[in-house]
Amino acid sequence: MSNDIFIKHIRQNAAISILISEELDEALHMQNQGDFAIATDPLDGSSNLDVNVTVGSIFSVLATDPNAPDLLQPGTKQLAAGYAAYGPSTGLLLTFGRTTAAFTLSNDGVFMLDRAEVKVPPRSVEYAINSARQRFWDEPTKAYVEQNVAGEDGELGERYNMRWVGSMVADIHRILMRGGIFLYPLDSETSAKGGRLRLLYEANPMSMLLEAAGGAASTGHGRILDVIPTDIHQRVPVIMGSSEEVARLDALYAKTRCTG
Ligand SMILES: O=P(O)(O)OC[C@H]1O[C@](O)(COP(=O)(O)O)[C@@H](O)[C@@H]1O
Ligand SMILES: [Mg+2]
Repeated sequence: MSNDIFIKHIRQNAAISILISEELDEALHMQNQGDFAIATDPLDGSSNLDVNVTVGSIFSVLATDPNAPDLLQPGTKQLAAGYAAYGPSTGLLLTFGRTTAAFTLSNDGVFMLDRAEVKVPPRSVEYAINSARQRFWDEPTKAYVEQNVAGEDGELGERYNMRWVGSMVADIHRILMRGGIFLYPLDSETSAKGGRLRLLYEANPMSMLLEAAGGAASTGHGRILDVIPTDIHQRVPVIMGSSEEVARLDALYAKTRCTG
């Protein structure tokens, strides 16, 4: 249904000629000859719907030639990105690249600006990962989580907390509001597919929002936004959030590469 709503509204927008959706195998070419393409996960976190947990719609805006569409563009080429989070209130987070702004839907159906420039704190003691997957993790992920779990007794000398909603929009929203790190790294079970989360309509828009808010987003081997897609539904490893936390895990990946 959320996919149908996207299609209905995009059909009415003459500026958009192509829709890529998690719910459609192929890119949908509209009648319109507009210069823009939208990539969307129309309802992220859908397994949480039955239990009344925050879900959302993620979107990315790309420039395209309607007659010779190039949809396999790196995230650095996104013109805009954002998500709507359907929680206790409906939030809209939006970036055109320089800053990330936060809006809340009012009772009158208007998105009101809450924060013109969202800032993600560079440091945080909150991390988000599905820890039931621990047996599949690679060495850098294991080492990073071990450091966190050791807390004040370990080398970080500080207590960490774990939070995992299981709805990317909700987890990233928390990180945009108060910092933290969100992890869906490549593990032994997801590596054949390239990861769990999708590049064009999950990782790229969230990376653009976070970077514009002062955060960082990495695959462990480079910036997510630099990944050149080979498929519209491509998956990618995801490490994103507070810049110093992302840098600490990136350093563990670099160390693993050096020691082979
Ligand atoms: O099932 P897991 O391992 O907890 O994964 C949860 C992740 O998968 C997702 O639900 C994937 O998105 P979809 O709901 O669009 O399939 C993310 O929202 C979430 O972060
Ligand atoms: Mg999703």
